[in-house]
This record gives sequence, C-alpha cells and structure tokens, in this order.
Amino acid sequence: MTKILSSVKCTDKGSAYAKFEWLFGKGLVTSNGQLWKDDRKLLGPSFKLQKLTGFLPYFNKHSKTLVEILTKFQHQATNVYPQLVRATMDFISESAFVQDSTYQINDEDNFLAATHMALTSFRLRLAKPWLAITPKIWDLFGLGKQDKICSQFVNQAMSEAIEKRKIALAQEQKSSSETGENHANQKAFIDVLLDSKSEKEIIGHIMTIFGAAFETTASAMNYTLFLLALNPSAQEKVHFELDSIFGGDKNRDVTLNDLSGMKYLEMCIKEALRVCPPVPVMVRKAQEDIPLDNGQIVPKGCRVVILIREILRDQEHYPDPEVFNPDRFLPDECAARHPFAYIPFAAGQRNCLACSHDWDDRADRVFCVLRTKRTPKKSCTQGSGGRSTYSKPGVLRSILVAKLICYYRPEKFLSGMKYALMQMKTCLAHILRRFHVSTSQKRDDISLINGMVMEPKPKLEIVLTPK
Ligand code: HEM
Repeated sequence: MTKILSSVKCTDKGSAYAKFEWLFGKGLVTSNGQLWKDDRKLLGPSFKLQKLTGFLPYFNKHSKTLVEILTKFQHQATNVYPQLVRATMDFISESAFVQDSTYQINDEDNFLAATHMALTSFRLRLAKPWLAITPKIWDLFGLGKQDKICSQFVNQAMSEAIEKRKIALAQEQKSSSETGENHANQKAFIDVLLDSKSEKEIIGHIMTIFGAAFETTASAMNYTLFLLALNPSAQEKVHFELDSIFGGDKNRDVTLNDLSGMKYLEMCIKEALRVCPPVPVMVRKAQEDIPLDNGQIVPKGCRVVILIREILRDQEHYPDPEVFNPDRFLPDECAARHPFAYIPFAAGQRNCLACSHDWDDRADRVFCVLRTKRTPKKSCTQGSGGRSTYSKPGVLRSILVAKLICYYRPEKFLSGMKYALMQMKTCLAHILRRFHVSTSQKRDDISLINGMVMEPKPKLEIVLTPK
C-alpha cells in the first residue's frame, strides 16, 4: 500500500471517479495524468501553512454562528450534522473564495438548494449504479433533468461569485499598487484560478473543493462529538483542557496559540477519524507495472482499491481497534507508528489537499524522528517490506528545512496546523466550551454505510447541555 500510494506511476484513478464529473468537471479529485499534476502544483499552495492564520477569523466567526444556532436545540436529542454541514460550507466558502458567506443563516440560498440536489444525485449514483449506466436510463427516471437544474443553479451562483471576486481583486490590486505592498505569493484559491483557467474550469475546481471539503469535515466533527458523548472520561479531559486555555471564557475567539495547546482535543479528533473515517475507500490505477517489495507486481492498468477503514483497524498498529482511545495519538505512539498506517486523509502523491504538503509532511516526520531519537517503525502490514521509508539525503534536507523554519517561524510547527484540523479544532472548541454532549444511542446501534462520506445509520443524535 505504501508503494502504491507513494508511486508517481500510480497517481491516476481511472474511471472510478467519473460519476462526479457532471458537476466537478476535471477538478483535482477527478482528474488524472498531466492535468492533475499541473493543477496540484498550481492549487496546492492555496492551503499552505503560511495562509492558515488568515483563515482563523473566518473559522471563529462561523463557529460562533453555529453555537448560537445549536443553543436552540439544547436539552433535546438532536442530529447536529445538517448544522455542521452548513457551518463547514461557510468555512470553505470564505477561505477559498474570500467572500462573505451566510449558508448557516440564509435558508433561501439557491446554491444551498443546489448542493442538496447534487448530494442526492451522487448518493443515488452510488446506491443504484445501474441507473447511471447510460444517460438514457438516467433521463428516463427524470434524473438528468434534475441534474441540469442543479448545474444551472451552480453555474449562476458561481458566475456571480467569480464576477464579485474579479471586482474585489481589481480594487485590492489598485490599493496595493498605491501602497506598494505585494501579495503575489499569498493568493487565495479563487485568485489562482482566475489567473489561469476558463470560467467552466474554475466552476469545476470550485465545486470540487466544496465537494471535498464540507461533508468530510462536518462528518468528522459529527463523529467526534458522538464519540465524546459516549466516552465521558475523554470528554472531561477535553473540557479540562479547554477550561485551562480559556479560563471559563465561552466566547473569546480561538487564537493560534490556543490551538497549539489543544493537544488532547486533537488526539480525540484523530481517533474519531480512525474509528469513523469520513472517506472509507479510494482507488488508484497503475500507469506502469509497479514492483512490490515482496516480489509481486501490480500490472499496468490494474485498479487498486484501498480500504482506508480496514487499514485504520489494523490490529498490529491499533490493538483493540474498535475501542475509542485518543491516547493512541500521544506523540511517542505516533512516532513509533508507520506513517502510512494512519491514512484518513490518504497519503503519498494524492493525499488530501487540506491535510499536508510535501515539505511540512517531511518536516513533521523529521520532528518525530528527532524527538524520539529513532526511526519510525519499519514494518507495515500492507508491505513496506521492512525498508525504511526515508532516504538519507531526504532526511538531511528535511532536517535543514525544519531547523531553518523553526528558527525563523516557530509558529509553523504548531502541531496539526493543517487546514482541516485547524478548522475542526476551532469549531469544536467553540461548541465544547458551551456544551456538554451526551447520547442515549449505543455504538453497536450504529452501522456505517459507504456513501459520499461514510454515513451513520440511524443518524447520530446527541444532547447538548449548557455548561
Ligand atoms: C476531515 C476532513 C477531510 C478528510 C477526512 C479528507 C480525506 C481525503 C481523502 C481520503 C482524500 C483522497 C481521496 C481519493 O484519493 O480518492 C482526499 C483528497 C482531497 N481532499 Fe480531502 N479530506 C478532508 C477535508 C478536505 C478539505 C477541507 C479540503 C479542501 C480544502 C479537501 C480537499 C481535498 C482535495 C482537493 C483532494 C484531492 C487531492 C488530489 O487528488 O490531489 N479535503 N481527502
């Protein structure tokens, strides 16, 4: 598995993701080959660490709105997932498109309605693939017509957003040329696209980022709250941590410093992502023969299905895998684990855009190595063949990069300062400063069904009790 995910010859996904193309076009999730490589290089820096501090005000603002909405549901068993989804739409919308976003409070929004239509359509394609074998069958059931309406809403909303951003950008450029400031290396996601893509391509990329970002993050936060509700001792530790950071202040904005102190909350989120990974499976297609360490070959053209959920339950790395135990993510435990044993955000060439980037990933691992004074565990059940994953020059280069950055910009090494984790920690810190969570549901009552993201059946319900 390490070989497959790391190989530059296995970055294609084949036709497995074609069912998303009617809305996502050839965005990062669906594209293959040179187009994917170029776009990843172009768009990867949009969620770079240096920009993350800029996103924090958006996360605080929309988390506060979410908490206000949740107070209306306190003391009653509630499925908070729909509210979390709307909050994460606000997070991604404002971070990627630099525009005011009101999905949580504006029920009449056409784009919101279109998103629901799109999700219904995707879910149907996954649940009843025979309906989508040919467009004719799809149309026969009136589904093509619905997709068209959805596309029209999306295109209209996106065209307006693009126009708005063009105007704002022109104004920003004018004022920065007057003040002599240069923000060329800090471009937002949409600005990078405006420079180089057609409107149709931009809309595909925007929808891809939306699709990749909002349900995954909402689902991860939903599972974290549920698992904390089921595990009062872990929840108590989170409350203790938050109280010691915020001193009982329930409204103050979360700062970068606060985030770096939320170590136990981060461990709980990571454990929730392990127990209930939002993305349960992914597919890669070998572009060439790929020799494995055990002598076997993955032949060219072969599609490899990677069962993320099963890997995260591997007994070798996670004893008693069904047990929710955040201590699995204590620094020493992480350092001793093979990096590809924890893949809720994928790993290797096509890892999640919001999770890590090459240089900080490498530096993170070097930090683990330096901290524990030993190399990470060498064996992996999926077969690294007992060879270390680190080349000497690579490690030396990383140490140099890590040391330089650490010297000049220490805040870049706040643990877990990656977009998705930063978003979830901020939002959950706002919720858990206000509420205790409990549930009458049992873990065994819940089945996880593969869908767009892994969906709980029945829906998770928690009771929010003010602190
Ligand atoms: C808890 C939240 C998240 C989880 C668990 C998650 C998980 C994943 C996984 C497993 C993949 C690989 C999918 C595959 O290859 O089939 C992926 C890819 C991707 N994710 Fe995330 N993701 C999360 C949040 C986000 C967010 C917030 C964004 C946007 C900022 C994002 C953007 C992307 C993109 C663009 C890709 C495609 C990358 C490529 O193929 O080059 N994800 N994510």
